[in-house]
Amino acid sequence: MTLQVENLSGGYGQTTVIQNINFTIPAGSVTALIGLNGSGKSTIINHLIGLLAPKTGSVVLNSHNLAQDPVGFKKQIAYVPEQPVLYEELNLQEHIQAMINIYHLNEKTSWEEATRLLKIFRLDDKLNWFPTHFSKGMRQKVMIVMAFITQADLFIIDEPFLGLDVLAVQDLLTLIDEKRESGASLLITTHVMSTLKAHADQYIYLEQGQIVASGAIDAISDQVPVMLIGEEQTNG
Ligand SMILES: Nc1ncnc2c1ncn2[C@@H]1O[C@H](COP(=O)(O)OP(=O)(O)OP(=O)(O)O)[C@@H](O)[C@H]1O
Repeated sequence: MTLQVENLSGGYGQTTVIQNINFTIPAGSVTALIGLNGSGKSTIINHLIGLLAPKTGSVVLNSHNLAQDPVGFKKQIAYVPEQPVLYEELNLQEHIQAMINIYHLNEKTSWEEATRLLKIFRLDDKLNWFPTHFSKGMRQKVMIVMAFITQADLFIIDEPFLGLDVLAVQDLLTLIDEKRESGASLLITTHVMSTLKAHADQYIYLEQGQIVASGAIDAISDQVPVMLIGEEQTNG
């Protein structure tokens, strides 16, 4: 259940954006990927989900190599993008059902879990709502619920805290803890370290597409700009 990223370099077309990226996310742990705008967080994620092909290096999860076995690799991951992607013609219930169908999840237990998560995010009475009626935060919560009902081994979550209110940030942190305790690996990007304090096992700090520091918060905080260490981030 370990994600291993070795010597990963890549980018867009001829342009190399990330270079010599090495890290491991053991099972049952949370890694926070931090860095300023344009430092390469999303580019790393785009390589991990197979949207971009690496120029060098490898990405391996549970012995499934992304380049050699993309289908086997992708079956094990759930991804929550920074910008929610919902189908405007499907209501909330149909979104959950689509997820169950696509991932071949157990119907009964998945709906029980979806109901529990929707209650936590106060969306359980909105099953017949369409995305057009959702606020930005609600859209994000729906994406999180859809990802978290899967039994993925690796959860990749891009900037999950932006747009969530204070209560929802706390709820999401609780759910992140649950996944971590169940043995999943989680990779979460954020601009501010403090939100994940007490929830992340390691931090990876990027500058211009390269890892400048990595490790526990105390070990790297003197190598990271103060504004990234920051205060609790809430953008309700
Ligand atoms: N589609 C693209 N084509 C070419 N270059 C890109 C593309 N997307 C991003 N880049 C470049 O790659 C670099 C890293 O961008 P990336 O989006 O990975 O940063 P980020 O750390 O996720 O930033 P942010 O915090 O703003 O989301 C930037 O220089 C950016 O201009």
